[in-house]
Amino acid sequence: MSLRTQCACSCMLQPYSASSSSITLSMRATPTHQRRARPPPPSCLATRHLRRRRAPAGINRVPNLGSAVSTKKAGMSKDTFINLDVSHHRAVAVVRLLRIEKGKAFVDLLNEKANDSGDKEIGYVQRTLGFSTRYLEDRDIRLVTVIVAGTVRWKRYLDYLIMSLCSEEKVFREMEPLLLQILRIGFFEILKLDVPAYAAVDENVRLAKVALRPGAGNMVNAILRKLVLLKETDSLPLPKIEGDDRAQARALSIIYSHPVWMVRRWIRFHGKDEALRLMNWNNSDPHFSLRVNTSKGYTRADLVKRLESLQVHYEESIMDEFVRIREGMQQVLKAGLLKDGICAVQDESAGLVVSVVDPQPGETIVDCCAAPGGKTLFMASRLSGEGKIWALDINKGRLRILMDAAKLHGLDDMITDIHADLRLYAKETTVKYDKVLLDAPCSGLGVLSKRADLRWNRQFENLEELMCLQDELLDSASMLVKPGGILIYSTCSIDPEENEERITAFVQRHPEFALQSVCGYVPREFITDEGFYSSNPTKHSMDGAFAARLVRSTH
Ligand SMILES: C[S@@+](CC[C@H](N)C(=O)[O-])C[C@H]1O[C@@H](n2cnc3c(N)ncnc32)[C@H](O)[C@@H]1O
Repeated sequence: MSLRTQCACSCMLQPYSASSSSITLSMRATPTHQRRARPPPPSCLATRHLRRRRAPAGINRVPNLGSAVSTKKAGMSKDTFINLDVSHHRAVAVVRLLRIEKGKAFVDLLNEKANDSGDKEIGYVQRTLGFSTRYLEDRDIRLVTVIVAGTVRWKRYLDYLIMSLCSEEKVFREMEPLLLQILRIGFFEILKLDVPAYAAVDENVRLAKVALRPGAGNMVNAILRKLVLLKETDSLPLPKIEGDDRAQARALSIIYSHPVWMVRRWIRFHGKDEALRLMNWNNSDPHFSLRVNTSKGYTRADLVKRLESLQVHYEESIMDEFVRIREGMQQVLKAGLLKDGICAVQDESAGLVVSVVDPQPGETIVDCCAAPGGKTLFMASRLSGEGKIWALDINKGRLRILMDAAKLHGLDDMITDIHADLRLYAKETTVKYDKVLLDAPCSGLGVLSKRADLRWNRQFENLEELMCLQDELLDSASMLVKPGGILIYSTCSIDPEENEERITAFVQRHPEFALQSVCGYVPREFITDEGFYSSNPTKHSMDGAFAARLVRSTH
């Protein structure tokens, strides 16, 4: 958006501040006849009824619309009130954060405007907060993504500081959810985004006033100002790393904003230095990788050409079909590169699992936990039109996504879906396959940089349950391997108990299977001493993943 521009509601906007797309309307700036020239979009008009709407759970009261702009002045219909006095990206971000906290949304780091959920989000903001926002600009969408992902990642650290700055702990414990989210956003902007203090304070105070009440704005003002002062004098309160292991892990869990059990586990398995590196990696902004769809005849050079024409910076990858991008996903989405099946978003760590499978033309392969299908499609494209893949998954909706993607990539002829629980399917079928891939459900501890909310959704108990399931699924998958065939077990975890230990236990239960080194299938730096494939975020700058190749005896 240009610095001085016209919003969809025909009102002249003041310039953006460097750090914020917050807008304050200057009604004086545009003569009435000009403002009348363009009708408001439906989203604005649709707010007419909102003032009488009841606030949903989590929002304490109907918002104060005192600062709303009467659109009568702007040439709109009489009763329409549009609040254009808060920054849109913060309004959308705060609602998304509330929804994430209630488990009703995910932190989607890939921008969603392309599939219309950007518009849905705005509708939700309007219904929830009771004020209208215009359609989000690309820049706003990027800010929503940055703020939501960052605020979720740094939640523990931010809450520690917010609690320290409240007059008493009780004030923090009993804080209404919306107010807490606004404070988290303000703290994140000031501490991690380096948004100028005056802008972050002003904008979040305004948001609290509009979305809650003037008193809430005063409280946000007082706490954020305290924070600014502490930051300027370099005296932010932080826990000391001292005491026994547990106490140290607790302090680190606040400073690096991770659950205590994860910190303790990583220190135990990887040592303190590596644990700190891992947490730093998880807190950094992720890059994304794109895999070109060779099955439609595209090459990496074609993809690179398209990225160059979109002015999206890329880095080449160790894998022939991949490129990496740090920014520019919106341009990629808008240009239709995904929608047209030219490429797919896939991390190279997942691509290397396919290299471990090493699909060969003519083979029959069953992908036992296939959905949403990233590996299925890549395997199918490597079959060069000869061979067949069966994509099995317990989740029907995710299987549908897989088959839609297969159609988009021109691979549906080569893929057959099976909607089943692998444990039942393996007992019932007599069919055996050349290769069986079990990409098992796992903790996802290798992908925490891309899934900002995942660290808070995982408990230690989940790990124990997952390991039981992984053993059961391994036993079932092994029944589908033909004599002399190959079983590949993979996860997107870096946890030895979900990886190496599952394979050690499996080989003890199944002497008919022998471990085969992945040597020759993936580059040397990804091969462990035992012959497993392992990608490590801090070492390889990609997601963490694991795979083992097991060969079944011929009799
Ligand atoms: C890690 S995801 C698979 C990701 C997929 N391989 C890809 O690359 O896009 C694990 C999948 O296992 C499926 N799953 C979990 N339990 C299952 C079971 N008992 N039988 C079949 N599929 C199962 C889940 O529905 C989920 O889609």
